[in-house]
Amino acid sequence: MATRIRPSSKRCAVIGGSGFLGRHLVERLVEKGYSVAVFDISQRYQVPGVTFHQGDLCDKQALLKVLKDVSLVFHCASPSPACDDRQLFWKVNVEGTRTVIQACQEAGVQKLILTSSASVVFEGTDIKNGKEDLPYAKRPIDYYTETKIHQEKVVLEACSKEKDFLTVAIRPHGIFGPRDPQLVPILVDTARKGKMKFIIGDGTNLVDFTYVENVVHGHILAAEHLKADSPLCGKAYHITNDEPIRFWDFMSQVLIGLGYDAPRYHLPYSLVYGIAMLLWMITCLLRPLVNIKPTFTPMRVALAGTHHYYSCWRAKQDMGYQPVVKLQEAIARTVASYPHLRKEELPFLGQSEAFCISFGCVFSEIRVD
Ligand SMILES: NC(=O)C1=CN([C@@H]2O[C@H](COP(=O)(O)OP(=O)(O)OC[C@H]3O[C@@H](n4cnc5c(N)ncnc54)[C@H](OP(=O)(O)O)[C@@H]3O)[C@@H](O)[C@H]2O)C=CC1
Ligand SMILES: CC(C)=CCC[C@@H](C)[C@H]1CC[C@H]2C3=C(CC[C@]12C)[C@@]1(C)CCC(=O)C[C@@H]1CC3
Repeated sequence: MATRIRPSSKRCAVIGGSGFLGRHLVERLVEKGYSVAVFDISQRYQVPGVTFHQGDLCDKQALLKVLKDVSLVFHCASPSPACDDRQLFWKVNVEGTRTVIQACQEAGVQKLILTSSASVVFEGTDIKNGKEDLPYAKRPIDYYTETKIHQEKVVLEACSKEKDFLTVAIRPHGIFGPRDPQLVPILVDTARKGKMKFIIGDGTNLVDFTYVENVVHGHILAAEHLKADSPLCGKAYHITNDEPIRFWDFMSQVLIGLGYDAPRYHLPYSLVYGIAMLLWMITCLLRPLVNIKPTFTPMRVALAGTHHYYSCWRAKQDMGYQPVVKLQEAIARTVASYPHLRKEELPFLGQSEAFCISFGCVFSEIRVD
């Protein structure tokens, strides 16, 4: 019988390696001496020493070609939460993840590290210092979260020492950093539309925002500590910055850093949540006719108006995790990385000219077209 030669433990594949987190992970793996193959539906960059394979993770044959001489796989691909397409989330996050597991097992991959999400336990109500043993959300707040729950279960259940196939799930929360296509761009877009004037609720709700390099560090530690005799097998781990911050302080620091005003006026949480629910139902009803993407979804309002921060004690204990970049440094680096999103300054004007321009802007806002 021919014995399969085990590929080097430093040969890995990153599914979703063209995305925001995936690309940071690839760059760090290369720095650490790993040889990396990227598998993604899109190719957005090139890095010397990294091979790119464009394909859909629902296609097992395409995956098998890439995974055949790899011992370690990171799976951080997902459709964007903003697409709100239930069928696509099921196809990619649940069915596609089953295909990834089958392909890994057939190809003889030994370790699979899934990027899950701390939101798998979030139901839209406060979570303070949540541990990994909180139950999965019974009523997940959106389709994306619903499928992230199923995805995590499928991956953790596949962990088998007998089959020499070990799995672990990393649950990050509120990832931010350079090149993030979501958090800062959505924030700036909302500010530019003049909609960032309001604080939802009393503004004291604490939230985890996690710098992307810390999330990458958590993934690599998990890969390096995942062994048949380690406690990591088949378990989920929160990876955060371990510095919960008021949601609205974080938003304000990023906005002010980029030259925009911080929100000032308070709106009751239940009122905004109710309006977001109503808008969401209307968009669902109208979907066959027109595809509207509201800024204020119930999930976003819940994220903006409740406490949701998590303990990463388990990751500290089992894999020696500690954040490598502190929150204030992370915010400063992130702000500096978006020069193109800075508010454009008015050229130097006399007081009366500046007043006329400001007045004109206010007036144009109340114009009826
Ligand atoms: N960003 C955050 O705050 C958080 C993210 N996560 C999780 O982290 C992971 C990475 O997120 P992030 O980097 O922000 O997301 P991105 O959208 O930036 O990256 C995901 C990548 O996966 C690709 N992809 C989508 N569908 C497929 C498919 N069928 N086959 C192959 N590749 C595919 C995407 O391509 P394309 O862009 O063309 O669709 C994209 O390149 C996700 O699993 C997400 O659920 C968890 C918690 C928080
Ligand atoms: C902590 C965590 C899980 C963050 C996830 C990132 C996004 C969900 C947020 C990034 C920008 C946020 C944002 C809002 C909601 C949550 C985000 C999309 C609002 C739409 C909330 C309501 C407002 O007043 C405007 C906000 C713009 C920015």
